[in-house]
Amino acid sequence: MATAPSPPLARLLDQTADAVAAVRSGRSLTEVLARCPVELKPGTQALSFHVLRWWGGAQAVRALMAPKAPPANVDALLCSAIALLWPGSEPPYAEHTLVDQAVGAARQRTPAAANFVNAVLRRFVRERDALVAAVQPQPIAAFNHPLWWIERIKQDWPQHWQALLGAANKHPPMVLRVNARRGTAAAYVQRLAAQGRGAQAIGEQAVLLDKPLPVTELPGFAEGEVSVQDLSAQRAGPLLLGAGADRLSPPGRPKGEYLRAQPEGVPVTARARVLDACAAPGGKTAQLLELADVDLLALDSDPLRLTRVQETLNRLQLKAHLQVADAREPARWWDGRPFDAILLDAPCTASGIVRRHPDVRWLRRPDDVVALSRIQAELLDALWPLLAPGGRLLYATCSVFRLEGQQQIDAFLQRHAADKPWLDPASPGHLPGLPDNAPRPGFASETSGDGFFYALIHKP
Ligand SMILES: C[S@@+](CC[C@H](N)C(=O)[O-])C[C@H]1O[C@@H](n2cnc3c(N)ncnc32)[C@H](O)[C@@H]1O
Repeated sequence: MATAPSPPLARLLDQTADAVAAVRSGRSLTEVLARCPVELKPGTQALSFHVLRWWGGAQAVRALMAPKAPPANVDALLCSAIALLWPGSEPPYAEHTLVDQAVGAARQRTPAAANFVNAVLRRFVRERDALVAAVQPQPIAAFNHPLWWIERIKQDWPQHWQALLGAANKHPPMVLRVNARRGTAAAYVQRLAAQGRGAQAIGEQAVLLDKPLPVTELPGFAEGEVSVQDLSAQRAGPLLLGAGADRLSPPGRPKGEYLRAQPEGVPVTARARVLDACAAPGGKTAQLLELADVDLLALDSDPLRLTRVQETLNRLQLKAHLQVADAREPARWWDGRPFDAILLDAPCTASGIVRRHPDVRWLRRPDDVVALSRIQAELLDALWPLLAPGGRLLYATCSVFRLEGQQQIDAFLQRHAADKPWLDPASPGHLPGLPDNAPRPGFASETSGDGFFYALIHKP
């Protein structure tokens, strides 16, 4: 079969510059890419991801070389090209090709700017090391995150802030979750090996691929045998259900640690009533249903996102009750029967998954952290009374900010002290996305799970 010719690089650069400019004006990259012409989408996505990871440095260098900023559409193109030429960033194209094509794209956009773009880019290539060194004292250039974000990470992680910011700029690994009803990670690794693909089993259900690949090429994906889900996200199901909590525990860890990883109390039994309060797009809903025959209600306030939960369940041949609702208003949706277990995978800044969504750091504003932490507290307060005595609530966020993690839970435990809620010692707490959080000692830090926070709270 003949393969389609690749689109010209100048067109991809043009799309990338527009995509990055849209992110800077407050639109998410996912939304922007959804409107990208289909033949340009994969290339634009790859280049935009790269550019957003090096955007802080690129802007600082452009400001150094050309203190008077060119018109916004030229600036977006110029800074995108600088980011793609950044040293040590594994440039996706040879530098002369990039410069020529960026100048071609500039000529199409604003003919008068082509000479300027040409001069700036050629000087950057010539004096690259000196120019890059000159902007390193600026934190935004050195760490490629907004200053407020750097300050917050520094305050929350005084020992590890640099490693955390560095890890956020790395490429994430692709991790699969094998459907526990249909197979094991070890067996799936063998199937991949038969196709010549390298992968490693992590525990019973997780598979770490040596190289990412499109889901359409994963054996059994369409048939529901496997899903894509990060290692940290895969901890939700075993933690909440309390059974098989060892499935994802790394082998080779000391026995005591292994046992402590088991949540306390009675495991959630078949037909238990479980609420997944913020369910879409359904990764954790599906995992819960793969692990146990529970009676699950999946809520989400976003009707469009909830349709994705149904699509996922259809593919995996699983069943749940789905309802569009604001989980903070149980009077509108709750039938009055208490839940045995509640998963609250709350809306958050997504500061733990920046390596998968490099636009997030540039989209968020400092006020968002406070606003989202308020919503998380409202959700916790609204859902706690719905939990049966002896029940358990798992609070999760894909954030590394303490305000959305440990501080949120400390405040919750104080507010509800009269009910004597207790934090399970098996609660992982913050999983900061560092080498410690890699699947096994000795694994490269790039294989670590996303930044997450989990607290498992019991109701006496
Ligand atoms: C972090 S995502 C959940 C991810 C999901 N648990 C998974 O594993 O695929 C948070 C979800 O909460 C939903 N949400 C936000 N505020 C909500 C609310 N007040 N009530 C219910 N859902 C809400 C969002 O629409 C979003 O889909």
